[in-house]
Amino acid sequence: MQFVPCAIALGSNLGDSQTILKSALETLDRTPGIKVVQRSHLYLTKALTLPDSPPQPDYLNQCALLKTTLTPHKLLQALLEVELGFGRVRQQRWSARTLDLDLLLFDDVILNTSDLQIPHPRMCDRAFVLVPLAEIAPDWVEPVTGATIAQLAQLVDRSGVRQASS
Ligand SMILES: Nc1ncnc2c1ncn2[C@@H]1O[C@H](COP(=O)(O)OP(=O)(O)OP(=O)(O)O)[C@@H](O)[C@H]1O
Ligand SMILES: Nc1nc2c(c(=O)[nH]1)N=C(CO)CN2
Repeated sequence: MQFVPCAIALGSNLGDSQTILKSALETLDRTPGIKVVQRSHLYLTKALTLPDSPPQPDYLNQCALLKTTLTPHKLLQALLEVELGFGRVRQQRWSARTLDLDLLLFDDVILNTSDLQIPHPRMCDRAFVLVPLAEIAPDWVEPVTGATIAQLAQLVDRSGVRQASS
């Protein structure tokens, strides 16, 4: 089976986030059918929360390019297993977490199933995704909008996103 390029976002705002993100990528790289090809710098970002929810610690965010022989659903399953392995507890939506792994792009696939949407439906609004992703995949065309990641990254407010010393 052929390797297909894909992009993921990593986020953490509980625990030793820097170690968690590094270890999560190492775990993914050891997973059969997944290879980590490139990783962005780490970014400290203001937490996006639901209205009226208590304040949360800043996130550490990163994006990575993978190549995989897995199907999109099998890859999602692998990402969810790695999240669980790093102590992710599912509470209310957008609550603080040790590790969040989102599947952003899978080649030029557009997929809308009940448990998996590709491209990730909220990626184009999120500076904490687009800024790190533009660093490693500026020319990748987001297939729903037809815009490149570099173009999309120009459209978002990046005031809450700053590169972390790594
Ligand atoms: N592209 C995708 N990447 C990751 N999960 C997805 C995707 N599309 C759909 N999902 C579904 O979303 C579910 C909930 O994901 P999760 O709890 O990580 O959401 P969240 O990180 O709190 O919020 P958001 O999706 O806005 O980032 C997953 O179990 C998965 O089935
Ligand atoms: N800054 C930041 N805020 C968030 C993030 C994230 O990764 N970074 N993830 C969320 C749910 O996926 C909700 N809010």
